[in-house]
Amino acid sequence: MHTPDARARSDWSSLNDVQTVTISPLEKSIHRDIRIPGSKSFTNRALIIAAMAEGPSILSGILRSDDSYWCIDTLNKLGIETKVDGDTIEINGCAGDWPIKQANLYIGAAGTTARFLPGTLAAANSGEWFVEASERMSQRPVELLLEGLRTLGASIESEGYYPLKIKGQGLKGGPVTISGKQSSQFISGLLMASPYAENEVTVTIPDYIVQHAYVKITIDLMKRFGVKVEANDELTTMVIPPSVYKGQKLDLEADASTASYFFALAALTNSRIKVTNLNMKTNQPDIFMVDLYEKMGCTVTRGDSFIEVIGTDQLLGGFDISMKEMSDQTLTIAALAPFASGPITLRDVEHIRHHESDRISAICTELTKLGIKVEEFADGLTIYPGTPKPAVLDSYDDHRVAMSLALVGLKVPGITIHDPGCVSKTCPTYFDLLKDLGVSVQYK
Ligand SMILES: O=C(O)C1=C[C@@H](OP(=O)(O)O)[C@@H](O)[C@H](O)C1
Ligand SMILES: C=C(OP(=O)(O)O)C(=O)O
Repeated sequence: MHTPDARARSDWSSLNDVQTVTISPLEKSIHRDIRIPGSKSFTNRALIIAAMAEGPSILSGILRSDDSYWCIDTLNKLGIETKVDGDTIEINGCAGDWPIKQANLYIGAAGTTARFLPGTLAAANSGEWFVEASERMSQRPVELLLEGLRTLGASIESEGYYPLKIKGQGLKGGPVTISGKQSSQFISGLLMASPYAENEVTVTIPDYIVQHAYVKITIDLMKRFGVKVEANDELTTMVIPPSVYKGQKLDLEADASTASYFFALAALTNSRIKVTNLNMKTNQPDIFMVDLYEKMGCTVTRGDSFIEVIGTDQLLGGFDISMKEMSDQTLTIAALAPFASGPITLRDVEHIRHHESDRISAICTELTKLGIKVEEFADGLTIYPGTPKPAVLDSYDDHRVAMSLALVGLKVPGITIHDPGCVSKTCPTYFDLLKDLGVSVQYK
């Protein structure tokens, strides 16, 4: 079993001392309304932009998880004053001039902070920071982002991966071309720093952006903090003139990726789950998982202030789908797929081999342990219908592996998952939320 990276678990994590969790099949279907915790993507973007802004910001509805804990901790170590009260944070922005000019920083396992922070440090006129990340984040790609930032004038030393040594010597700006095929977060990271460059920045994408909706979220949030961004609809050219973020009062959205597991629960167990703090107006791409649940036979109601999914006796399979635009949910569908009426092929997600685990390999290994037939490709997998057998499964220190495999336990007895605490990266309360719905959750 994978050894968890204990350093990356924060004061906001849960279940650190728990070895395994066993989920038992539901005895009867669930009919419930639930509220989902705040969005990781909105939280870490808003935290960093608010810290760079001129004046105070108040953010409510933040996610309290390892990813946001280490982001706030890093901002504090840079001299940013924050006050957290429940899921609200007050942040005193530094207008791009980080008060503490020399520090060793640790950002944990968050791809968001890892890709959004370097440009904001490099854009400062002085300072020198050494930035470390979790073991896994130190294996995940960042080089294309660093090259892009260097083109804009950044001074960043690294051996292609974290740790990084970043010198604040300002950004010149100008044109920069960057591929979007590896991670949309590189583009978001370039954009977030760009208003603080001396000259206008023009970002050009020569290919395509995986999960381009996250770049849209970045642009929208930058605009809400008062800076200008001009972009074409395809997001292949983005122009950012010099400008300064202004502190804001914002209420952040709930996390559509987390919501998807609860809709999946409804789908799989013929239950009804109504999420009362999300609607289809969000730009979070994982919201479109409800379209997929509908395609699999569920009934979906898209309200003005809620989304409801009602499951079915028999999930429909027999399709092939690109998960490029909502690739975090590849594992969720893979966990439901054995229960579907035909094989399901998930493709176009080679980049998820570089997420918190090699997710394609991880899910193929664990489904095989369950006795499910799978075929693995470079960019995806096919899952065949079958009856999962009891098994002790590895979570690879990957929150989405644990959250997805837990769904199998709702239907099959004897599903035990190692290191449930890994859900703390984005949803420390995941198993509590399941328990509150009446699911039997047992820890050892
Ligand atoms: O910008 C963001 O908030 C995110 C972008 C995506 O990353 P990639 O584009 O690297 O796949 C997504 O997987 C991640 O969970 C959140
Ligand atoms: C890929 C993910 O996270 P990140 O890249 O933000 O670490 C995720 O949450 O599935």
